[in-house]
Amino acid sequence: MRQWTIIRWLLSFVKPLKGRMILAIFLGIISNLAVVAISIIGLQGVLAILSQQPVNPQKCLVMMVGCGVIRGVARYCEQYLNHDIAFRLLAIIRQQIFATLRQLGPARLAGKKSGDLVAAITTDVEALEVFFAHTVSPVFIALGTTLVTVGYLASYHLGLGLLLLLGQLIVGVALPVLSYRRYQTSGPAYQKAFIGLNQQVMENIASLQDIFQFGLKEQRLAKLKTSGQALNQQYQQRLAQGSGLQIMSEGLLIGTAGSVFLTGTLLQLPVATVLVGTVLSLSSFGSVLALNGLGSALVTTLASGRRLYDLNQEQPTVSFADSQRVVAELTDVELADVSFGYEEGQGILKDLSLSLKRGQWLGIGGESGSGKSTLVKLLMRYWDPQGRIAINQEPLPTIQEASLHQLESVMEQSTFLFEETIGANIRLGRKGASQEMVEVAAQKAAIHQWIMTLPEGYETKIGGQARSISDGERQRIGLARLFLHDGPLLLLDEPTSNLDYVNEQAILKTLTAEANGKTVLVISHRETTLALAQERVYLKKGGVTR
Ligand SMILES: Nc1ncnc2c1ncn2[C@@H]1O[C@H](COP(=O)(O)OP(=O)(O)OP(=O)(O)O)[C@@H](O)[C@H]1O
Repeated sequence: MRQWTIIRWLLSFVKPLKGRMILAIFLGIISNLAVVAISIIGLQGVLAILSQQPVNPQKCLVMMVGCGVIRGVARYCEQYLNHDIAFRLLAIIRQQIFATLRQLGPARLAGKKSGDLVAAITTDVEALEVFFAHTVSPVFIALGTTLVTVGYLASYHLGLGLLLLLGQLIVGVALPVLSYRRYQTSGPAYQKAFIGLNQQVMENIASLQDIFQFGLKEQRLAKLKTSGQALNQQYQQRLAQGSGLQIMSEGLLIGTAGSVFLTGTLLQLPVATVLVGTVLSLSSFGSVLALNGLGSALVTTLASGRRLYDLNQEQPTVSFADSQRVVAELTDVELADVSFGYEEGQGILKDLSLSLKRGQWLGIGGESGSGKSTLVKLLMRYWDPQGRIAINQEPLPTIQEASLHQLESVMEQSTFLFEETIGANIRLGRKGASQEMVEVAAQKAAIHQWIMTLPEGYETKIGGQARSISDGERQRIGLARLFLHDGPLLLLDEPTSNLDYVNEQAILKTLTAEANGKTVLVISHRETTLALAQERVYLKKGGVTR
């Protein structure tokens, strides 16, 4: 039943492109019928000659060539339309996935199954191309073509028509269902072996330095070989299944044509009827043979569809729908008896109470894994904990999303850089900031001088595939972004962890100067950074020490 839910969900995307899809199906049927028509016209010509009726061979030839041309044009247009539909649908689905992600918020990306998410957005969406371009319309094209060809033969003789229908049903329905069942067991094993090998390759590339340093070459090669062999074995099995299916389908085609011929002969039907039935059987299987690979394709596609469907069904951890309060000025932040765990009974934070007045610095230190970064995420409202977090006495869940983003300038442990210029990356802190504002922010973050040494200065591309930069430079770009954003509440999660002593001091100096009047919550393992705070709190697993 679950498969049908997923198929229905996938088909719901087709609605806006219904017109194109119907046209593609119509053209597909025309293109298949044109092939059948070529042999039927030829046969009718031969029959006319044999029965010494007047026949115009040129006319026959022109009609056959005409059908060939129709076949070519219709097939081209059908393929074009189907792929056009498929790629438009993929774009629509991608938009839907991003809309879902937007709703789920960053909590989803910070969650445990964020790896699945990347697969869902990239490979799973791509995998649906098979469903939209090579599954939906071919099924209807086969249905339409079968109805016309069987109907045509039934107009000569009902029994022969039903024989042809039986052959086409076995090839177009029974075999794909059978192969779908088989691939349901072998498909996931193949997929697992395929992903396993890919992961090995990626891991080997990423760990090249360790492989050389620790002399792991032989060990890694042996592992790679085992994974390669596992995939090869699965591939061979898949190939054998595919070839077996192909042979069965072709055999059924010939079997159907033979049965039609024999039945017609045994029933002493007119020669024309027997020959039309036989030729039709031989030439009309194209559309159902095209459904040959449906079983295996559906297993992979439905697995991808299932992951995307599940993602689409996920509910956000928090909702801002009823959050209407706008907080412009910050007076205080308060946490009262806050307890939180990512899973039931986990207890990362327990009964934590803190208070921060305007302009105050609060330093948070403590052992690794004690929940320091979690605290920042709770202040950003990724999750709603037990207890109360309030800004200006307004409980966090009542504050408007945009207002919260405006209030809080956040710098997490790693700054994400978009594949953009340095200027554009800093400008993310404030839309429409002038070049001068960007440069002032960069100066405050002690990165301006370094940027000016680059040949293209602020126009230098960084992030993604572009120029790579050091962790310290990345962190300082993050700080420049933060200074530009200029929110009254600074949430700094390890702002100096990637900096050397000199740069740490430079940044701390500007932070102190810039944070004049701002309320700051700073997390750090470094006492030199925490020393700036008027009050310090040290978290330990399951508790607090001051
Ligand atoms: N999204 C998540 N899902 C489940 N557990 C998580 C998640 N994020 C963090 N954790 C776990 O929660 C605990 C607290 O993590 P957190 O990052 O808040 O610690 P931290 O004090 O900031 O550590 P560090 O000083 O090493 O950065 C850790 O045990 C961590 O593994």
